[in-house]
Amino acid sequence: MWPAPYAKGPVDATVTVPGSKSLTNRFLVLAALADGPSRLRAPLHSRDSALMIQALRQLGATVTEVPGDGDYGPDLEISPLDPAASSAGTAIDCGLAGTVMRFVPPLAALRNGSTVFDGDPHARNRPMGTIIEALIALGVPVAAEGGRTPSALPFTVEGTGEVRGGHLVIDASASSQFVSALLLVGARFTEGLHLEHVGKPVPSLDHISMTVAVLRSVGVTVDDSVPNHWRVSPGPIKAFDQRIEQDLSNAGPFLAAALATHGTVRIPNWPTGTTQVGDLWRTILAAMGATVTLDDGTLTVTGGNEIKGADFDETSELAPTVAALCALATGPSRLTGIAHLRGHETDRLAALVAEINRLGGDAEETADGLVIRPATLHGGVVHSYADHRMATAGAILGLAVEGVQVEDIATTSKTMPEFPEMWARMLESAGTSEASN
Ligand SMILES: O=C(O)C1=C[C@@H](OP(=O)(O)O)[C@@H](O)[C@H](O)C1
Ligand SMILES: C=C(OP(=O)(O)O)C(=O)O
Repeated sequence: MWPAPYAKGPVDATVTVPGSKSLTNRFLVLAALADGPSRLRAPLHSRDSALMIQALRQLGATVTEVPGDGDYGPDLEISPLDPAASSAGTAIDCGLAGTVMRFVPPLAALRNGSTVFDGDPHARNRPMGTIIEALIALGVPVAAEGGRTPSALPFTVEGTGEVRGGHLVIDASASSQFVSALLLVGARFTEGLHLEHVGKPVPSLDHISMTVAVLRSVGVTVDDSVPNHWRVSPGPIKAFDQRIEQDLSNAGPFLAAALATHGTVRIPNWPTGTTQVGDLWRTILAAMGATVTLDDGTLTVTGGNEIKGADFDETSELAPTVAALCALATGPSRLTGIAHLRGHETDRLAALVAEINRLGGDAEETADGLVIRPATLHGGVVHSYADHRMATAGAILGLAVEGVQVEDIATTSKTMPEFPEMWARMLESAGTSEASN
């Protein structure tokens, strides 16, 4: 149990955040497939990036830590794997990392040898069928125990050393990561890849834009001009030297603290022209009554006298942080376009409703999101369900509600192991008291 600090006054803090999970793990995959050694500057060091690094090492890449200039750990040098080299079978732990369980199986398909994939207990509930069916359609055997075709972890990919590629139709309505996973390796398929999505809309489209941008930055030709079609030309992935932007989604809880305490939080080095979904904080927080400015690369958010309720569509991985603020708002809010959050680290819609209501809140699930109405909250335990963003949502609620305790704050190590210390440092300006029961 972590006694969430209750803010006695407004925060006034400047915060820098560790590197982006989504960018770090994309560039790690590309470095493993590149035509020479690459370098990642200021990458994320967390459970999800460690799992990705370990997976790439097991597939034959070399990843070495070298001194860097980031605030949060060393840089990384990566020598690519040799797909043609035949190697012994290996078993990869995906933890609870969507980027590892979706991005690495197509990479294992390119290698000569068999690779077993498994993860945390809850990882076995996360949607995986689309990536499994895609690999089978590409001619790569994927099997579960007893030879049956799996629809989830665990399973074994029998890599053949090369994949022909070509036209592939998938249903990516459960996760954008199915699209990103196949695009990331598509240039290394003999005929490239023409990926087509058929089904309900693909969620988290910003993350696909990020994948396309990242691929183009390493010399891969991607045509995404037709909705639901992506064409990746076959060709080399250029080795690179890349600085990783800070994680704007993980900036969210700190920026939310400005609203929850009616204070000010500044984040320097806010990237310009980013593909990170977290850039949406600028509009989301303004809609909730904050004053938001971006001057000389520093984002400054100052909370108003009240948090305004508002309606938001497609907030993707930002939704738990948004929901925590909505629970503190003076008017009703509606979050739509996030049905697929039921397949995230936990069923986030159910978890948010249960935990907000446990504190006396008024939240309700809809078919594709949440309705959250104003209520007077009281202290209590916020369960985290092994979900880093549920834990940080609990921390946000605890700023404004005395007596909140968050169960398993250490689960923030998925993408931000430094969270408890960073939170305490941010709050030094505000004065705090801790929940005692
Ligand atoms: O590709 C990525 O890095 C991610 C894509 C999104 O997944 P979904 O499309 O499953 O929401 C996002 O929620 C996740 O946190 C990271
Ligand atoms: C959905 C998330 O993670 P993952 O990359 O494991 O899908 C998330 O970080 O909010």
